Amino acid sequence: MAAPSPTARAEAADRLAGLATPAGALGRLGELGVWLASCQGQCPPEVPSNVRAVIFAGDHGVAAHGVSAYPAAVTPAMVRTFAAGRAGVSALAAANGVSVRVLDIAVDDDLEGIDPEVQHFKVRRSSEPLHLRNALTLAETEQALENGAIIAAQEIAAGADLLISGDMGIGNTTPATALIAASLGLPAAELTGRGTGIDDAALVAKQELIQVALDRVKEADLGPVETLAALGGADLAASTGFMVAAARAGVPVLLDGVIAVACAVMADRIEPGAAAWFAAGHRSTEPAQTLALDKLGLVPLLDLGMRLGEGSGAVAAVPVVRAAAAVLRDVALLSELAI
Ligand SMILES: Cc1cc2ncn([C@H]3O[C@H](COP(=O)(O)O)[C@@H](O)[C@H]3O)c2cc1C
Ligand SMILES: O=C(O)c1cccnc1
Repeated sequence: MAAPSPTARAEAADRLAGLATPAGALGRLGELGVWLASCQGQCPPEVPSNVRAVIFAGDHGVAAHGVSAYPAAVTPAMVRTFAAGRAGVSALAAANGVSVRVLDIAVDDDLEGIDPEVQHFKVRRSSEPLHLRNALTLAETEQALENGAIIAAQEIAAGADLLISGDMGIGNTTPATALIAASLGLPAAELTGRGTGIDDAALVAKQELIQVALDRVKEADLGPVETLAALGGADLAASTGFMVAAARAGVPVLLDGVIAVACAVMADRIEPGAAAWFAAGHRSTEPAQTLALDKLGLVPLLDLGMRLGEGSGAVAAVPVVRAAAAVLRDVALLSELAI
């Protein structure tokens, strides 16, 4: 897989160093502009004008085992809310000129009456409880990965210059944490967070459940696709396939919270080097997200204390990405000044 352009990166780093600002004064905004230039293969970079978010919705068998503060029935209700443009991410996206598309990958409901396009990529109803058995078969995992790749190709064909993967699925912080724990070789106790806001007792039970899932497969020495089958879910596999395909096509991805970052870790395991095409939008309150971002070498642009998912943290960071491009493009060079 091709890396972002080293030539454009070098040119952008030179331009940044030559801007009419004190050296380093643009801080991480400058670095972000350099990254964008390398992804676009041009300096200065263009300001992203066709930012597209896809929400991968799916239920998880673990939701019936006390890991979430909310019932699984919220998932289909929220899918309808995205379709109506009334979710948290919908408002952020409207404010920032980002398109949102919701897709039912594994919702445990037939969503009667919904636009058939929403269900075109459905793999199954819910994924299995990962502490008891594999979340998916390998065939389902491959199908979900392939669906994600097709979805990315559609968004890119529609002109996407920056992609965002959002999530919706009660219980999904559990498989996301399990995927990160398995990939980083860390125990559940170091990674597990409160998700939608579970209390202390439920947090301990969630941690134990994730550890049971990790122990269930620990002897198997699983590759990334097998890990997604064992500990992930169809929605997470589709999001992973989406990110792999974006990286392969050379389209940058802005990451959200623990679910998107878990998928980014899996994408980088499937396609080593994929993470060079990813930037982190927002720091989640979930410990697993911070540990996974450290592993990927990414530092979030925003830290607003959000813990929503839906792609919200990435969508909220879009103005920062646009600003980074504008600064590198529009600021005069020190050499142009009459000093
Ligand atoms: C109304 C509502 C809207 C949401 N939007 C995103 N999530 C987020 O919270 C859930 C993950 O947390 P946990 O693992 O604790 O269930 C997912 O549905 C995720 O998308 C929501 C959750 C709720 C309740
Ligand atoms: O980090 C996240 O993305 C997150 C946290 C809590 C609930 N849903 C998502």
